[in-house]
Parts: sequence; C-alpha cells; structure tokens
Amino acid sequence: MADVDRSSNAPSDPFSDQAGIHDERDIIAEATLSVGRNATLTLGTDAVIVLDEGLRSRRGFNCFGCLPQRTTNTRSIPYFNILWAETVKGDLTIHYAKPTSKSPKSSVRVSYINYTLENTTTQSEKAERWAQRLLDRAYGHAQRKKRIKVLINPFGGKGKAVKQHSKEIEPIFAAARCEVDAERTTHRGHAIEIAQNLDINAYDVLASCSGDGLPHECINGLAKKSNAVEALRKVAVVQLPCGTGNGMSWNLNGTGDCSTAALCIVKGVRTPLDLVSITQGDTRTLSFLSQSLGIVAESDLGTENIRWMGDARFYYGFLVRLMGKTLYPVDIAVKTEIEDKQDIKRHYAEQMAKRATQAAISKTDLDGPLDTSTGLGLPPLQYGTVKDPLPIGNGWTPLQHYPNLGNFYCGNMSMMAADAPFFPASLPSDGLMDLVTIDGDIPRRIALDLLLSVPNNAFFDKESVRYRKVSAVRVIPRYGTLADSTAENKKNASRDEGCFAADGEKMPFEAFQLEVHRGLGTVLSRRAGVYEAPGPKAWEDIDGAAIAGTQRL
Ligand SMILES: Nc1ncnc2c1ncn2[C@@H]1O[C@H](COP(=O)(O)OP(=O)(O)OP(=O)(O)O)[C@@H](O)[C@H]1O
Repeated sequence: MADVDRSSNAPSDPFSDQAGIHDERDIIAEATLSVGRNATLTLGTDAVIVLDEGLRSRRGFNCFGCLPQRTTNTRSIPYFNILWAETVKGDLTIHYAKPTSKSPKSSVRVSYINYTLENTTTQSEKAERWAQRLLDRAYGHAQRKKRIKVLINPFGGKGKAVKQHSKEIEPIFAAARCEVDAERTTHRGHAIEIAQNLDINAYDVLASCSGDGLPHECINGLAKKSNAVEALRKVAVVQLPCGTGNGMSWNLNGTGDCSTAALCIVKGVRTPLDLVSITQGDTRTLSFLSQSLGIVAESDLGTENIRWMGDARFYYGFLVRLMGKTLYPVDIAVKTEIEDKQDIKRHYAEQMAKRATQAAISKTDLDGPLDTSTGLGLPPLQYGTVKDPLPIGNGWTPLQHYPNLGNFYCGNMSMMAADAPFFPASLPSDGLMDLVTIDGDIPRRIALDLLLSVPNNAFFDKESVRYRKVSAVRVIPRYGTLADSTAENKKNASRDEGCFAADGEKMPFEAFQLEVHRGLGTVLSRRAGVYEAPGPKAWEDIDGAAIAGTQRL
C-alpha cells in the first residue's frame, strides 16, 4: 500500500498537495474513497492508488501451479498523468494519460477509469470532495482548463503535423478540458499574422505543432502588437514537437514526443523566458533559441538542397566544411558578463539553488504590474542598433577582427535538439546569452572530437570551446558576399553566399547586433524556471546554496 502524504508543509514541487488539511485523521479519512464493495481509490504521495479486486483479471502463466499467479489488483496513476476527475450522475470518472509502452520515452494515450458510486448524498459529497483533492494534487500551481490557440504547420518536419495533432494531441487537450481553437498555417509568415492579431484576453497559450520555426514566428507576431510586453507576458508560447530539431520542447519538457508534450502543456507552469533582440539594418527580430553564423548555420541552412537526407544532412554539411577547415572571418565586439568556465558553473549552481528554494512563479507574479514607463511596446534597446556607434567601455570589447572564426553560436536554451546540449549553462531567465566561439583552423581530429563530445555533454569543458556569458554582441561578417578584399586567411574563407540563422530560420546575411532582455517572453515548462537539461558537468559539486545571494545576478 502506498503511503499517504501526511506533510502539512508542502515542498516546492508544484504537484504537491495544496489543500492544507491539517488534521491527520481527516487526511487519512479523506484520502481514501471506497467505490463499491471491492475497490478503493487512495491519494498517495505522488500517485493515486487504485485497489480493485476486479483488476485481478490478468492471470499469468502458472506453470502447473508451481509459480505464483500475478495478482495485479492495484494500479498507481502518477498525479502528473491525471488529466481530469469528476462525478457526474452518480459516476466518478478519472481521465489520465496512459503510457503506451514500458519505455521511459513512451508516448501516452488518453485512458480512464470509471466507478458507479453508492446512491447516497454522503457518498456523492465525499466523492466530489475527493475528486477536487485529486485535481488539486494533479495540477498543483498549473492553470487548469487552459485556453489554447493551436497552430499546425502541415509541412513542418516530416509533414505529419496534421495527423499528429488529431490523433495524439487533441484527445489529451480535450480530456483535460482545455478550450482549443486549432488553425493550419497556409504560408510562410502566417503564424506572425495570427499572433499579431490574437486576442490576448481570449487565450492563455499559443501552441505550435511544428519545428522551432513557428514558435519563432509566434513570438515575433506578439512582439508586433502595440502592447507587445503585455502580450508576451500573458500568452505562453509553446511547442508540440512536430519538426526535426524541436529544441523548445526538449528544453522545456524533455521530450520530442508530441503526446507527452501535450500532457506537459496541460500540466505546464508559466516560466519567464529571456528573449534576444537581433537588429539588422532597420529591422528588429526576437529570437528565443539560438543565433548562429559559420559552420553550424551553414550545415543547417546551407544544406537545404539535400533535405532528403533527413537529420544526416546537418552532419554531412558539417563534415564537408570541417574537412575543408572553412573559415568565417568576422569583426566582433562583445559585452561579456562572465568569462571563466568555472565562474559560469558557479553562476549556474547559484541560480539553480535559488530556483530550488523559490516558490513556483504564480499567475499573479506573471500578470502583475508591468513597467509602463516606456509604453507597452518592446523594451528600448540599451545598446542601440547595429547601425549606432558601438558603445565604448562598460564591459564592451572594441570591435576586433577575428580572421579564423569557425563557429559563432549563441544560445538561450541548453538543447538544440535531442542529445545536443550545446549550451549546458543556459537558464531560462538569467538575463544572459551563452556565447560559444570556436576557431576554424583547429586540427580536424580535435574538431571531430568536439562534435562527438556534444551528446555526452563534454563539449562545454573542451579547451578549444570558448564559452562566455554575454549580454550583447555585434558581428560584422567579412566573408561570402560580405568578403573584405583585405581580409587575411582568404585561402580557406567561405566563398558561399553566407548564412545567418536565428532559431534555425534563415535571416539576412548582414551585420547584426544581439541584446538580451531578461524574462521578456513567457513559456510553459515542466518545472518552473529550469530546463530539462543536464547543466555543465560537475556543477552539482559547487555549493550553489552557500553562494546564493552573494553574487550580483
Ligand atoms: N503552409 C505553409 N507553407 C509553407 N511554409 C510554411 C507553412 N506554414 C508554415 N511555414 C513556414 O515553415 C517554416 C518552418 O516551420 P517549422 O519550424 O514548423 O518546420 P521545420 O523548419 O520543418 O522544422 P524543423 O527545422 O525542426 O524540421 C516557418 O518559417 C514557417 O513560416
């Protein structure tokens, strides 16, 4: 029998009991509900326990009576998987998300249990109270019955988003009593238009059945509103992973499976997310995931002609450029905040310690008063645009020529795809970008080792990886169509047109400036304020709790 949760002081886990019944006898009495003569339902620590003689049906092979028969008369359903519970006309029904296999990465499907209650007022009142307590535990701080605008990119990833939505996603939202309004995108940029015109009082969530391209558009659509700051705070942008990389889903929910992601969105808690302004010429674009120039951008965007290769096209493109030791000369100026890798680990430990002790962010916190001093439009750019004179001092390096750059990769989330923690020290809202730069003329053996070090999270500590926490960067490419005839290292400099990518989307190939805005966006995540990612290796060995509060950020 699973133990009943007797603690009156609930921990920070958002799915712990919030009901606050203090009398121990009441807790025990209220935790168990008898349904019929042979079945009880009990609110356990992390799961509802179903004890039902009727479940004893699955008899195992008993080998002429030598082996004991399986008596599977109990079943436990984790609170996280509970979608809804209610009593209607003398019946108690619990809908939940049931894994389709025993694998930890299993997808889920809607299932339910149903019991007819004794026809007495006492029994139905008790069942009603019990169902409410179950919902309290199942949802914790997460908002119930979310109002979700769903966008479906019929051509995203492998082109299966429409089917995945109707078979794997929609039933979960329906069982959780979410209000859903679904719409297919019909052209590039359609999600920007939809988000720009969205009634932010009618929806809590803007969800994309897509890769990372559609959430990028959703954020930029909300940013076009005259009340952009309010819109980006009120409406949580989320992803139902139907693309190939699905970085947003891996970071916030730790899954690339869309049914599991739907469950995570039903249970998701609101989390502020740093957003990055990219200025190019007179335009300003927001980015939530990454900005890349050099080998990663070229391997992603420069291989569209071999899309038939699937995921392999990225690695193929990468290896071709790596073998050629291709260089991507730039001029670069950086406003660095933390330079040393050990200091970055300490910052990460300290921030994680803070998040472990903080209560989850409540709706009131997120919907609290906004800074209206600069209107409700996007926050002003602290360092101007790429067209302004470069700020001098105040942590900015001067604009320096970097003739042998191989990879410029700036990240705001840890995982760029499954098993790809390129930015293990990133946090959703520490107000900093993680910048990786790697020389393009390092020995091929070392470059290959770098690529292979990413899945086992050894990338961060590699000597040839320069990893900085920064708040702003300016980059002027000096190769491809922007090649400077006086630039050094012309021999290996890329002669292709040149690619600059933001969140995996193609951007104009021209000079750009990045500036981060702390917590400007809102997403839903499985755990408030952290990513489902490993962090830089050995960060747990640093006593973050001891140093929390002593640092500047
Ligand atoms: N109906 C449509 N026709 C053409 N393009 C579309 C349509 N709907 C959306 N798009 C565009 O598709 C682009 C990519 O979207 P999305 O991220 O969903 O897929 P993806 O790039 O295939 O994902 P991944 O890179 O993970 O494979 C976006 O720029 C978006 O504007």
